[in-house]
Amino acid sequence: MAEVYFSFFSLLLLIPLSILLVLYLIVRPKTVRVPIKNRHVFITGGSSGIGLALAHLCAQSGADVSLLARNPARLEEAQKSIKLATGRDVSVFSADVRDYDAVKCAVEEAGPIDVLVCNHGVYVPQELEEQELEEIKFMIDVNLTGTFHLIKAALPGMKKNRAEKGPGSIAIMSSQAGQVGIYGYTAYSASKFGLKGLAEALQHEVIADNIHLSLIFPPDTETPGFAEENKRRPELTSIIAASSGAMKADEVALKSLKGIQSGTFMVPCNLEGFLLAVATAGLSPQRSYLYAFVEVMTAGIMRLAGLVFQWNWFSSIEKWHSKK
Ligand SMILES: NC(=O)C1=CN([C@@H]2O[C@H](COP(=O)(O)OP(=O)(O)OC[C@H]3O[C@@H](n4cnc5c(N)ncnc54)[C@H](OP(=O)(O)O)[C@@H]3O)[C@@H](O)[C@H]2O)C=CC1
Ligand SMILES: CCCCCCCCCCCCCCCC(=O)[C@@H](N)CO
Repeated sequence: MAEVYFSFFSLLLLIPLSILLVLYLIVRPKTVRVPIKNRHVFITGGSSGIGLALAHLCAQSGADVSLLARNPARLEEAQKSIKLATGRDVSVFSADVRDYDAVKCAVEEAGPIDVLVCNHGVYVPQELEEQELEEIKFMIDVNLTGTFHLIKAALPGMKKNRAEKGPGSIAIMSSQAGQVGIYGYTAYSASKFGLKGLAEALQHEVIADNIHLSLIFPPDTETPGFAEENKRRPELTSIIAASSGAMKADEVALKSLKGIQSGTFMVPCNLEGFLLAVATAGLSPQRSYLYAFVEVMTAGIMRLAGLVFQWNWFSSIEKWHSKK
């Protein structure tokens, strides 16, 4: 009898242990450290919110920082605040990411980039039926096509002498609305989901060049852009987004920097974000065999948790309609 118990429990242990061992051997790409100190970090949307907070952190860590955004006055203000806080000079470039020639010009002037952070983004929530086509295209053009422009322009310089310079990074600011579709975000979610396809495919293409992708997924974050968004956000959008709480721009910037430095592909920012990342892991690359282990072992239960969230969201939608 005792022997039966023994073999039962050792089998119970053996299965996860062998899964762990297999994952240890097979997860790709391999882990990497992306240094920040004395390296050229180029941040779009670096004049406000999350991008500005990240620019401060990178400058503090000894990086040569370049910022790109449209409004020159806000860029200058960012430049001054970073100089004041860290003593470091930051280069600024005024360009619209929708204008490929302007982006190319700025990127060439800035010089070869080690860490490219595509953080620029616009979000105007509204039901698809109400929203003007122009606004829908605006979000796709800035968030998705703008990111293509940036990467196309920066990649040749990033690849040059990469072997001597060590690992490089392309980080893309998505959103939790880029992991799950949410009421009021049809265009925004589409633009952010698009970035995931871009990042997964691009990681295959640039791994041999020692360039590493990070996709960052913040929840609602207190920024000037978010304050604007709140003026016209549909009530249901706020109700559903509240499932993940809100963060400060500094906190999101810190998570982003850590994710970039550790070459993490999917970078969550809070606990709900971690659960979302596990639930939506799908066929995304995973460098950490430990996280891979969590993904494999909890896949079923995470699907159940996801369905519970959907049940809750559809109940809110139903309640909201019956109240009207
Ligand atoms: N705040 C939030 O709740 C969340 C934000 N995110 C994402 O994080 C990123 C940053 O958001 P946040 O800090 O809130 O944004 P802000 O609105 O505070 O800042 C946006 C930045 O992007 C720049 N930008 C906007 N449009 C363009 C353009 N066409 N060309 C060049 N630069 C542009 C802005 O400068 P200028 O206007 O001068 O061009 C500004 O520097 C976005 O991608 C957003 O989608 C993700 C999840 C949550
Ligand atoms: C199975 C586990 C599930 C875990 C919980 C899921 C919670 C999802 C909430 C999504 C919130 C999306 C906010 C988008 C913020 C944003 O991007 C705007 N502020 C505009 O930028």
